[in-house]
Amino acid sequence: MKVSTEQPKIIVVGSSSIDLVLSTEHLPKPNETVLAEKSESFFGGKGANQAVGAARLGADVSFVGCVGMDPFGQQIMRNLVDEGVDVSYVTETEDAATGSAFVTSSAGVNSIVVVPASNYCLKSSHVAEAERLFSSSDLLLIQLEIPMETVEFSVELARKNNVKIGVYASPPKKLSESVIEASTFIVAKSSELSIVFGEDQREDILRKYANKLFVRDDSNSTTYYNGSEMKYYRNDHDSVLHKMGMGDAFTSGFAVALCHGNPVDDCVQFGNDVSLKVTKNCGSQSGLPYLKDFSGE
Ligand SMILES: OC[C@H]1O[C@H](O)[C@H](O)[C@@H]1O
Repeated sequence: MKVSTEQPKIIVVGSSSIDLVLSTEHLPKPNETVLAEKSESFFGGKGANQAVGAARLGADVSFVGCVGMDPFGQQIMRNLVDEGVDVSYVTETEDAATGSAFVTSSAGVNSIVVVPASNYCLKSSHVAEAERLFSSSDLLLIQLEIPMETVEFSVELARKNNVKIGVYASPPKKLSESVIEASTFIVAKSSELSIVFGEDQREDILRKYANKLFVRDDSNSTTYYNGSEMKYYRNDHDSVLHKMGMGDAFTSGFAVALCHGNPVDDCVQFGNDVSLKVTKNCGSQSGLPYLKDFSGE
């Protein structure tokens, strides 16, 4: 990836949470009780993961989010500050506890239950308070763990301010035509395309959103249509410890590469490289790589 002299300025509007990860021999079936080998907690949430991911890759990042007035909320704020993320527009709410995610992980496969809690208290009015960030930023990153109304408001604010927009369509919800149209790029999981776009044919959807839609699957591969052919990028992932947070890592890597003015193919390749690295360490955030980790690659 080429790195320009200008430091990218990125706003992330999204979720933050504490992830409780249980490692088990196999994932529990319905009505089954299994014993966990260990339980660990990590910082997570798709928004915070992408904010930390972009900051570690050298971007100047501001996070717009909402935490509860509890110890978890305080820990999340402190962690973001330690990671160099600006938290001036993180709201602390009395109306809900800090968001959390309960993850069962076995042999690199996981199932996740997210409790949105404070993340669903992030309203358009909070984003409106952060309007000054939009006029001075290169790119907005947004995911779908916050209310859809807030997503749509943020995208519109970014569009008005000529800020590039990257949407990670996860967890999957149907995107409105205006969000799709305004987006510079959209990242979605292959298995969730029909929910996000309301259509069934993967190839037709890819062709319709040439150079805009980047489809990921579990093998850390990314496919997109460049207007004349399908492009497919795949990284080897022989020693994957877990697969949690790969989409967030890809999205932050792609976004930073794009802000540095790289061609789309290089952005995809860099996103895949970032995504592969996050699988080598525990947690979806703690294992995110730094720019220096790519020197010499
Ligand atoms: O994308 C990974 C994230 O999804 C869930 O929201 C967890 O918080 C985890 O950190």
